[in-house]
Amino acid sequence: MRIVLVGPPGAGKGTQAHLLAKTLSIPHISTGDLFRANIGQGTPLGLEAKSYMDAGRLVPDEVTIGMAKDRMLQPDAAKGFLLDGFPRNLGQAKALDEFLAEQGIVLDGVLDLEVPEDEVVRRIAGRRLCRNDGGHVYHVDYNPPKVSGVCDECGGELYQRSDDTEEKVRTRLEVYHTETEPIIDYYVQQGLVATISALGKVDEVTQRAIEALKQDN
Ligand SMILES: Nc1ncnc2c1ncn2[C@@H]1O[C@H](COP(=O)(O)OP(=O)(O)O)[C@@H](O)[C@H]1O
Repeated sequence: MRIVLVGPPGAGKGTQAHLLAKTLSIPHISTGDLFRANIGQGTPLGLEAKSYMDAGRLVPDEVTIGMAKDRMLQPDAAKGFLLDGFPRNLGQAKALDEFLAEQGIVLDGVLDLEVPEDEVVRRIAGRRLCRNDGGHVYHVDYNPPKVSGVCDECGGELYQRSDDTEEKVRTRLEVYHTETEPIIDYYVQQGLVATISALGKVDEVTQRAIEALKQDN
């Protein structure tokens, strides 16, 4: 299966993508995680991405599209993948379509996670992430937010993403509305979109997502 996950920052894309990818046995490809890994390793790509990410802006397409394609060409993605955070504007969506056509493959569905804006700001400004799970970010602690302290799930160290402040969340939301939302219409025209509510417990949302993907196919 080849799926794209869209939704505003704070919709829970990363959490849901991780769970869905496990259920569907396909790799979870997150451009945000790939950028953060590059920043962590101090690569030139990471250095270039960092200033955009810290400002809550999109990393330029030239950098992002190449990185996403390289990842989709890895052997573990040959039978499918779940894209989280890519594509994020129309240029990327068109580049993805060209790439898929070149490879002779198609998207099976686009899952759109809906969440009200005030909930997004509340979730993100209060989110603390866990460093465990191989450097990936899976355990989120919203309430009460602790900057220090440990993850309730595994005891791992908690931290706050540098772009998770209220001011930067507002910029990211603006970027989402102007640049990313148009790709939903683009995919609606291809008959690919299933919209679900991202409110409620994590596993309730995952169940909704699985049902929506079943009906899509
Ligand atoms: N496809 C992309 N195109 C451009 N920039 C991206 C892309 N994916 C991630 N980024 C950069 O990484 C940041 C964090 O993205 P992500 O981890 O998906 O978090 P969120 O969905 O919570 O904003 C974005 O604000 C942006 O700067």
